[in-house]
Amino acid sequence: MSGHGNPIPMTSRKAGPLTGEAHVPGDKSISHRSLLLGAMAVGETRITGLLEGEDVLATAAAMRAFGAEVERTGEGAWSVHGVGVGGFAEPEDVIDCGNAGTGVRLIMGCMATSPITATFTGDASLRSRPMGRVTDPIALFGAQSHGRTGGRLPMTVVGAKAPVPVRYRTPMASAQVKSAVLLAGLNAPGETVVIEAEATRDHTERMLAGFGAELTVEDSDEGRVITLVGQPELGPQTIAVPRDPSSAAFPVCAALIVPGSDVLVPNIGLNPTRAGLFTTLREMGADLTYENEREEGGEPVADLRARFSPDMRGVRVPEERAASMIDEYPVLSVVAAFATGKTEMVGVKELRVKESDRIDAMARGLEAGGVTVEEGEDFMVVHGMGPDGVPGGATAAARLDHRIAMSFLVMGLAAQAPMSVDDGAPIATSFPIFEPLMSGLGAEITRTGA
Ligand SMILES: O=C(O)C1=C[C@@H](OP(=O)(O)O)[C@@H](O)[C@H](O)C1
Ligand SMILES: C=C(OP(=O)(O)O)C(=O)O
Repeated sequence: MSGHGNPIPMTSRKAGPLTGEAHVPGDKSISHRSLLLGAMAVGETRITGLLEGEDVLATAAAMRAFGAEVERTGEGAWSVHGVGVGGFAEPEDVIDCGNAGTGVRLIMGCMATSPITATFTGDASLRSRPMGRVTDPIALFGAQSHGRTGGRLPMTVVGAKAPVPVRYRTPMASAQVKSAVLLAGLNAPGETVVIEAEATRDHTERMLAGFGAELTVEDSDEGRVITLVGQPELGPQTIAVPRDPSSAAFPVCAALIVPGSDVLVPNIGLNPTRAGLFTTLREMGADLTYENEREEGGEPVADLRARFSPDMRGVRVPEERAASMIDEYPVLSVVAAFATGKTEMVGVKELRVKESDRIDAMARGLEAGGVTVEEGEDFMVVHGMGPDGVPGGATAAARLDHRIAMSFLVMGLAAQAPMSVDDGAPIATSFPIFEPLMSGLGAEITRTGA
């Protein structure tokens, strides 16, 4: 798992145009949830297109530890025999979620209302991230938790013996927190209500309804009000995981900044709670089109076509769009460097508690590559240098963060001098085929050093 092995230094450099088709892997958020809900259903859930990245594999292993039968039946094809809501067994050993915030936080929610105890840990990145945002609401159900100072992993969660339902307003825009509360609510008798001021990705709501839970969503003055009736029997499902828009972002953004490029990224899920990056790129003047728009499994899907876009202009990204592109700000900040004028990213303090402090990681790496960046607790401004004005020629620290590593490798494909990252190993958490996929388009990305 990343962070446990040797670092993999990597370098990218300018070569010819990027062309061809980029088949990105399955959606990470939906992959985690497919395994979790499959494990809490009664009977066999079959999943195709599962992302076989380290984050999701850690969740699969965790579901086995809680008593579900989880089996790989082919490439991206998985079968889960669930134990039913409230049927989790107590794991015999520590649950290692690797690098995955989504994994650990959602699993804590799933077990919080069962009378079992589990201890969680992860890699150095995950051990530095705040868990109080989940342990606070699960305490309202009756769960207890004991972690390190600051609510850090390793942490032991003692599930509630007699859970009570909860009404909870999420204090930050976070689909992980919302989902943890809803998943805990599954095994509490009565109605659990979650209120979020701003809409965040809604895969948990869609999937809970798909598995047969009684769930309603209403827009009110307070925001989105989600009401779940506890203790349902979840019926097993057949799930085709759509391809990940957050992974598609990398070949798309690379094509926009590398001269002469024309890349098709087929079958991308364009759920509006995830598609903010593509809206922003189009506002900047990117030649990015949606082809063959359709619906699949209740989600909007399209083929994305991205072509070299030498006339992109900086924009101010509206704060209310942040949740729908939260994982895409690192690669947007790279594209912004190749645009003309300033790109302002505001209302983005959540970026400071991801796999790394992503504002700091991007600002330092961009500056090392010759780009001017302004930053504050809650914002980042990138001063664009035009399509051929970015110097590059630096090594950026990836900080155990896959999105930081991939963003700087995209930057090196169009900068005047190559860009390196000290460690590309974390890329395998979400996008294990990143290198062959990008090479297949014509990108020059190499492993460097010993
Ligand atoms: O629910 C999810 O699947 C995710 C929610 C987001 O995190 P937050 O809930 O912390 O914003 C996102 O950054 C993460 O990659 C996946
Ligand atoms: C923030 C991310 O993931 P997680 O929180 O699951 O570690 C991400 O994939 O960008």
